[in-house]
Amino acid sequence: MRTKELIEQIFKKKSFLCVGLDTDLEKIPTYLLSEKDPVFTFNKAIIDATHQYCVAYKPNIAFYEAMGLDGWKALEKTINYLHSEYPDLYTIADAKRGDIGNTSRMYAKTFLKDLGFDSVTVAPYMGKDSVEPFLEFTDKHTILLALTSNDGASDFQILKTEGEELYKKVIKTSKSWKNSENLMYVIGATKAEYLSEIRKIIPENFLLVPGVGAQGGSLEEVCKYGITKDVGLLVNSSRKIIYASDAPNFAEIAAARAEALQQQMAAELEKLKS
Ligand SMILES: O=c1ccn([C@@H]2O[C@H](COP(=O)(O)O)[C@@H](O)[C@H]2O)c(=O)[nH]1
Repeated sequence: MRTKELIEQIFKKKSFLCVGLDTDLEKIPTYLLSEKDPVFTFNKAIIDATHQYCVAYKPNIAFYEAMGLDGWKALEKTINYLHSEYPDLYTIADAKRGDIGNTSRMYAKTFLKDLGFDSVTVAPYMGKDSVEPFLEFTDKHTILLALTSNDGASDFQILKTEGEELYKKVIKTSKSWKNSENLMYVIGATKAEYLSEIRKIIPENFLLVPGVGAQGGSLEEVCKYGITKDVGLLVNSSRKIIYASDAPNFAEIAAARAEALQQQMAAELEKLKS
C-alpha cells in the first residue's frame, strides 16, 4: 500500500493505530494450546475483533522465528489471511534487518516480495548500501530505526557526533538516499520530547511510533509534537491490546482496548480540522 492510500485509510477509519502481533505461546490463553495452530488461531481472533479500530498490523518476526518452522508457517498464514480478508490494512514486518548489500537483498525479497508485507523495519547502522536493496521496492516502505523506545537508545542514538546526535545524522543522511520518499522512521513514544526537532528534519515522512501502552508512552504527547496535516503517524501497541485478557472472550477485550485508543486518535484527528 502506498502512502496516499494509507492516509486515506487513516481518515476513513479515524485511526492511526497499528496493532502489534507479538504472539507468544507463553502468553496466549492456555486453552488455545490444544489447537492445531494456536498462533494463527490467536492472531485470526485478534485481527477479526480489532480490524475496525486500526489501520495496520505489525507482526514482530522474532516471536515467529523463535517457534521455528511452525512459527514461519503461522506468520505466512497470518499475512495471507490479512491480504485475503482485509486487503485495505497496512502490514509491517518488524524484522529489524540490514546487512551487506547481497544479504539485505535476500531480506528484502523475503519480507516485501515473497511474504508481501507493505513495509519492513531496517537497522541503519551498516549504511546506505545495506538499506538500498529495501528501497528498490518502490511500492513499499522501508522503516528505519531512528530513535528507539528503549533505555539503551541513549547508549548510541542520542550521543553527539560532530556536534549532532547520531539519530539526527541517520535521519539527515538517509534523506539523500535514492527513493528516500519511501522511508518511514521508528521513533519511540517514550521519546516524544524529541519529536518537534525530528519534525523539523522530516516534516512529511511517516513515523512508526511504538511504546504506547506497556512501555508507558503517551499518545497525547506523541500527537502534540509529531502529528502533521496528513497525520504522519502509525502508533503501535502490542501487549496492552493482545494480552488484555486470557479469558475465552480475550479478543473482545482486546477490541475494547483497541477501540479506546482509536477514540483518542479520532479526537486528535478532529483537532487537525480546526
Ligand atoms: O524502538 C522500538 C522499536 C520496536 N519496538 C517494537 O514494538 C513493539 C512494542 O510492543 P509493546 O508490547 O506495545 O511494548 C514490540 O514488537 C517491539 O519489539 C519497540 O517497542 N521499540
